[in-house]
Amino acid sequence: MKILSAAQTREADAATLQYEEIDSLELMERAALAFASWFENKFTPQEHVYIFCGPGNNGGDGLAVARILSQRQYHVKVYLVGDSQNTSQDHNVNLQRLPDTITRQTLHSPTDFPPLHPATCVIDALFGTGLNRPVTGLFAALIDYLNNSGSCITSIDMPSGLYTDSQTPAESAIVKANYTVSFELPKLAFFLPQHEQFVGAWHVVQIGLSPAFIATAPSDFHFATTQEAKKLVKPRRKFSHKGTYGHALLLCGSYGKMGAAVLAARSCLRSGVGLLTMHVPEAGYTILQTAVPEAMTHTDRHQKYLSELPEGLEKYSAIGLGPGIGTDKMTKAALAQLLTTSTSPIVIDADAINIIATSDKLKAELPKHKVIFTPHPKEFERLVGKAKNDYDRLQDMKEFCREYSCYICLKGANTAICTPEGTIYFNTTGNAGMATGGTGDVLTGILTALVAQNYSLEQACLLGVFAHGLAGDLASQKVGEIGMIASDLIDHLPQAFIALTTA
Ligand SMILES: NC(=O)C1=CN([C@@H]2O[C@H](COP(=O)(O)OP(=O)(O)OC[C@H]3O[C@@H](n4cnc5c(N)ncnc54)[C@H](OP(=O)(O)O)[C@@H]3O)[C@@H](O)[C@H]2O)[C@@H](O)CC1
Ligand SMILES: Nc1ncnc2c1ncn2[C@@H]1O[C@H](COP(=O)(O)OP(=O)(O)O)[C@@H](O)[C@H]1O
Ligand SMILES: [K+]
Repeated sequence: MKILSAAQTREADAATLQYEEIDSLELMERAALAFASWFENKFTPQEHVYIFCGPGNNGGDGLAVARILSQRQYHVKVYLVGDSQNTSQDHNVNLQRLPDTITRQTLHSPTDFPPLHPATCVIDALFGTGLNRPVTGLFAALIDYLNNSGSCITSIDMPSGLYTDSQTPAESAIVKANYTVSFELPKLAFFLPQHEQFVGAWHVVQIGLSPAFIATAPSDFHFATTQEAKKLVKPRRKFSHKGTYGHALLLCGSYGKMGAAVLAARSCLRSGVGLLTMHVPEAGYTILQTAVPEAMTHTDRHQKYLSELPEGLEKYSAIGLGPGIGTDKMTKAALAQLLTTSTSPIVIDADAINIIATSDKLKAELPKHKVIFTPHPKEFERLVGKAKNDYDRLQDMKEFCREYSCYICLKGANTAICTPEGTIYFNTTGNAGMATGGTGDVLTGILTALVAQNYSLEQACLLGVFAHGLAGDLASQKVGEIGMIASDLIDHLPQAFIALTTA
């Protein structure tokens, strides 16, 4: 699904009003009802709810929510902030609609701020997507006050003070929400690690914005949905055989890191590949043959490192390399040879990324439209460079992918997949239990398997990263996040693919 900018969200709003022939108040009511339903599922009417409303339509939402929650037996108090001359029309109407039974107070200075307790439920309706400058002055003082109150904060649409789709200036105060409940589509800001402390756990509630507008709106940013991932899966054919599903080659491991090779091999096999050959240093022979009997094992002449390529590279439909290989000179030479001789698509991970990062010559030799890089943030920094903030990092990623006609899966809580055209897809599966050694090696195996089966590189990235995270989510239901290890992901890959192939 697309991610829209703040400006496009306003346009979507206008298109919806026109298409449905409704007025903006009705859309605000829908938004408030959708928010209130989410809120009711989360918080009981025993809670005291303090709603802080800004001057615009975000504040208008807050006022409508106050009315609805009060009807549903919550104890609601409303706090209006700022100049009452500059309020939006829909804000004004919802203020008039507020029943007299609801206490309301205008905050003129910090001395007016109400006492807050950890048990108070704060709803932040100060600013949403209409924020157009840094938050300072009384609003900033209030935001600091809310942030330090220890109360549970739920933001309507956006944490107030956070820009929707561009870097927030350092001087802006920003609400640190526990929950952000946004309308129709998640906002770009939600996917960036630098905003973790502001956005909290985000949820999207539907308000029926025009699907036709969303479908035609241009956007470089997308997020993954289960429905889209399911559409990517190619069903197995009845009369198929192992040759139908490709032959993958994985070059992995070094002395002391043969586990990486085992993890990549096992995940590759669990992702539907027809045949798998492992090329590992000689010391890995017994390990691989014992731990992964389904894979063919080919050994390097070197005992501890990879120093050469296996013969007959052209017979492999995909090659994956990097997990556990180290950065020895001989390994670097073999990698250089691979880049110039291979005609197959290549998934490049871990130390293979580190090797390429140090050499402009190797970068120049990257075959066009044939490479997927899977860096974690540190490897990304080595390969592409250090960015000032997460927005710049996305921009740098687009430029790198365009320059080298490659794909990057920048791994993290919402792995960002970038295509050579500069389109970015954020993954939405996975959990913090996956922050443990070896889970990246599992991803390399999955992607190599999918590319070997003739998925396009883009499809492989989207489906592979989604399935990897889904396996993590299924594993967390069994073993929790704290006790999770990379092998648990492999064990849950079959279930993840079952989930993606059933309606
Ligand atoms: N399509 C949807 O998703 C729907 C969206 N809806 C809701 O509408 C929200 C957007 O509402 P919005 O456009 O009125 O903007 P909003 O966020 O209230 O802020 C603008 C106000 O704040 C002011 N202001 C700005 N920056 C400021 C600052 N730093 N410091 C001080 N003041 C500042 C600005 O003042 P001005 O610039 O005029 O001086 C103006 O008064 C959206 O987030 C969602 O909650 C639903 O109701 C229906 C469907
Ligand atoms: N907090 C998190 N939420 C979701 N996924 C995560 C989180 N932390 C890490 N991951 C995933 O786990 C994997 C870690 O990969 P990586 O850092 O390369 O591990 P390793 O090198 O040990 O194999 C990536 O796919 C990443 O997206
Ligand atoms: K808000």
